[in-house]
Amino acid sequence: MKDLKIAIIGCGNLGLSIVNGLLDTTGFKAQSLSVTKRHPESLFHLEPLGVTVTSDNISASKDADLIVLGVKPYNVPHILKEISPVLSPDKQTIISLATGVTLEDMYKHLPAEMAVFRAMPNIAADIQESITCICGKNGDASVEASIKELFNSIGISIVIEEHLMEAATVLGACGIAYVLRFMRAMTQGGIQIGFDAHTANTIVNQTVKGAAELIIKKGIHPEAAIDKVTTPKGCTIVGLNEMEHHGFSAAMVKGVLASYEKIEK
Ligand SMILES: NC(=O)C1=CN([C@@H]2O[C@H](COP(=O)(O)OP(=O)(O)OC[C@H]3O[C@@H](n4cnc5c(N)ncnc54)[C@H](O)[C@@H]3O)[C@@H](O)[C@H]2O)C=CC1
Ligand SMILES: O=C(O)[C@@H]1CCC=N1
Repeated sequence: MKDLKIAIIGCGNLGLSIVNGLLDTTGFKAQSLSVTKRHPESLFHLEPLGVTVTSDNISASKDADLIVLGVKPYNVPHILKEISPVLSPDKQTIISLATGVTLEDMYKHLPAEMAVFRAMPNIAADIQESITCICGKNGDASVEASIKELFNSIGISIVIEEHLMEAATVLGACGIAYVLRFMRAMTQGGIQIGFDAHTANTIVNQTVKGAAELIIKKGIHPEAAIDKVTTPKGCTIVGLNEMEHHGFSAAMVKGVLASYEKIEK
């Protein structure tokens, strides 16, 4: 991956998170990265670091080994039509980040033999803590290895079947927003019971980080860890049960389903 040229076509919120994560990767050469945006001024801070910043999708795509599409889903067909005349299908790989745009959709604008992938990271790519779900077609082992290496450098990645990509979008990419909303709500509760906002935030942030790392590092189920906190007749179980009476778990499941149904429409 370190010898490959990467172009990010449409470098917005997610694209820039990926760029930040890549630039912090040991051995990653900023000179191997090109990013595009219709109005690229907000990316000019990347130029002194060695990244090529342009609004020219064709020039960025022509020389890249991996072409990452970071545009909104409805812009994907237009971008593929724009860049397809300069693509070398035997040498280059397309990786789309777009929600709900299938491999079949993309092949309508691309040669059938071209390696085309979908990847679903999240904005924690910024600090190399993304989970990225990947699926693709026509990539040989070395192409697949390069793509895994790319996304592993900004977190962890798993290869999944394409029919699960929308579910991956909801759980991994939307999921970060669900967790952040939960954190905000917990902070609001903390303020109501006496903390100033900054202190409440500090406590909530570290508590959430600790909870996540505990179950990741120990490999345990969340409920097993919850059992260790809920003293019989104690205050934790009272709080948890009150949350459930107000539909906490049901709200989360319904939210996940609503996001999923929105993509599937
Ligand atoms: N934001 C997120 O957390 C996630 C987003 N996605 C997917 O990633 C894609 C990008 O999402 P965001 O970064 O949130 O959107 P965004 O709107 O922030 O970024 C898209 C960028 O593409 C640029 N663009 C539009 N047309 C262009 C063109 N013709 N040439 C060059 N650049 C062009 C826009 O100026 C914009 O900067 C979407 O398809 C979305 O479904 C997937 C997972 C997570
Ligand atoms: O909200 C969205 O549609 C995009 C896809 C996943 C995260 N953001």
